[in-house]
Amino acid sequence: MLKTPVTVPKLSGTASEAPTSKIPSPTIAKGEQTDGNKQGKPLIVSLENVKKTYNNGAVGLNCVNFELFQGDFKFVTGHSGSGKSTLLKLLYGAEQATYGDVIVNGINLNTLKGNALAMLRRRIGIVFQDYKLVPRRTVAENVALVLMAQGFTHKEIQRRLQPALKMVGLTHKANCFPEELSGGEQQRTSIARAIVNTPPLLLADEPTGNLDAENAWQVIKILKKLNSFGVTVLVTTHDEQMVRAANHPVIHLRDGYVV
Ligand SMILES: Nc1ncnc2c1ncn2[C@@H]1O[C@H](COP(=O)(O)OP(=O)(O)OP(=O)(O)O)[C@@H](O)[C@H]1O
Repeated sequence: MLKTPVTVPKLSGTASEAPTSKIPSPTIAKGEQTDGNKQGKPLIVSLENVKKTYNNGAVGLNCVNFELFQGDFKFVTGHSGSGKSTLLKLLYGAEQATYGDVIVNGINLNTLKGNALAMLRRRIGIVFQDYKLVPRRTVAENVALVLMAQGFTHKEIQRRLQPALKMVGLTHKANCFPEELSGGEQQRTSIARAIVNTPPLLLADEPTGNLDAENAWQVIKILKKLNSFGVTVLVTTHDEQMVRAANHPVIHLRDGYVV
């Protein structure tokens, strides 16, 4: 396989390190702090009477009301087809609600298009079950690409890259390609990519779905640590046992309804 030359900062190889707490705090841009009523915390996400019907008539969500306040960590559970991914897709604008309002950081996504949607997405970190790493880019490059696309300077990229990799315990794998990583390491790379621009909201769609119990728990511990720094976290999962162990509030979906 052709391996593109490294164009992002080379990190000195270090011993494997445990995930650490040194990462810049999430920043909430002015104007994003919307009125909240949960102990005065800003409301980050609000779904009001949301229905999503796909073009083929399939109902993804029905009559969903749901709120996330700054600093919340919530799980979304439910059987296959219950609407978990639909909920997340509505929040990052991959799908639009058929009815009702989806409000993220004070912005109604129903009215958002093009550039404005792209700008909002910069304030949301997204983690997928299948990692979605670029195969011919190293760990460091995969993480840095997000910052490059947003026009960060080389110096700023360097400043942000190292804490993000350290946070997920992958400093020593910075120059490895995805094919050289375990599934857990690939998922931790995708988390580093999601948080490197310190978004205040992190959405994770089945982030542990392809991982064994040990790696799954490592991912949850990283998400918990990010949450302890103030990142608002929403995670979909099938894994009821893990949800119990993680001990955070749960929204349960059945056939598109919150139950
Ligand atoms: N692009 C689409 N076009 C048509 N129907 C869709 C589409 N995406 C999802 N659906 C339907 O919407 C419903 C909810 O799907 P969704 O993917 O949100 O469920 P899920 O709980 O995430 O499932 P899983 O756990 O299997 O990923 C299902 O009936 C599904 O078939």
